[in-house]
Amino acid sequence: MIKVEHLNQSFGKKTVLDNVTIEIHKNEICALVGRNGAGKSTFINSLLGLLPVKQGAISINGMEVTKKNAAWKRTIAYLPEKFMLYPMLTGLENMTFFAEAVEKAADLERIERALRSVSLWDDRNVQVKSYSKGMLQRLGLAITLYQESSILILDEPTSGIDPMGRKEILEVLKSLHDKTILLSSHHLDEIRQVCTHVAYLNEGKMEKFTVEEFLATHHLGGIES
Ligand SMILES: Nc1ncnc2c1ncn2[C@@H]1O[C@H](COP(=O)(O)OP(=O)(O)OP(=O)(O)O)[C@@H](O)[C@H]1O
Repeated sequence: MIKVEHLNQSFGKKTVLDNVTIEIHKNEICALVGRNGAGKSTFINSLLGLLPVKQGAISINGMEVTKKNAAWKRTIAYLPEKFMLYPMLTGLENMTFFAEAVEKAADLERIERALRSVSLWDDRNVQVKSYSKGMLQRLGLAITLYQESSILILDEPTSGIDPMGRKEILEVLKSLHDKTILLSSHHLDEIRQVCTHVAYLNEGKMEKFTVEEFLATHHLGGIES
């Protein structure tokens, strides 16, 4: 579970997050929505411990996000909007490389599980330079899933991907169980298809809705239908 209480973040005189309080629970897929510049990255960076929390508190699975205590880091995985893969390496080699960056030895069973979950097992021995954008994104997702963290933070996971590729990613997200997922999105159709909730950020304030509640209101800033 993600729990944020009275979080304030500002840059100079500009308040970006103003007394934000929200909880995101297990088995929820919560879309993080707001106009460009609303503070979505600031919120995500706060959750990941990349921006120090000076006012307010964040806890991840009951563990406070602080620099001193790093145990919470093992329970949260993050897929940035843009990430680097090695084009000359195969999908499997890329996965192994990233697995070995976090652990001494890559766990081949977990690699297989992650690649199968994104339907890339059959393409594991293909060089990544021949992957489509959708396949690249699914490989990024597999690298994120490898850690088997209970909390996933996904930054615009379908950005720049064609409708078919997007559908495949959404299918992967729908197939995940017992996770707490926060994904930033500008697409109303994908929010409708996979999300249970919406965290709407507007002028520093954050409100949480069920998707149905959100669709019934006029809070459509930062959204494409
Ligand atoms: N390091 C920083 N220094 C100063 N201002 C910043 C910094 N990071 C973000 N900001 C400002 O904070 C506000 C929120 O930025 P943020 O990147 O969190 O928004 P966002 O919702 O993620 O935007 P986008 O949808 O364009 O990615 C913006 O006005 C931005 O210019």
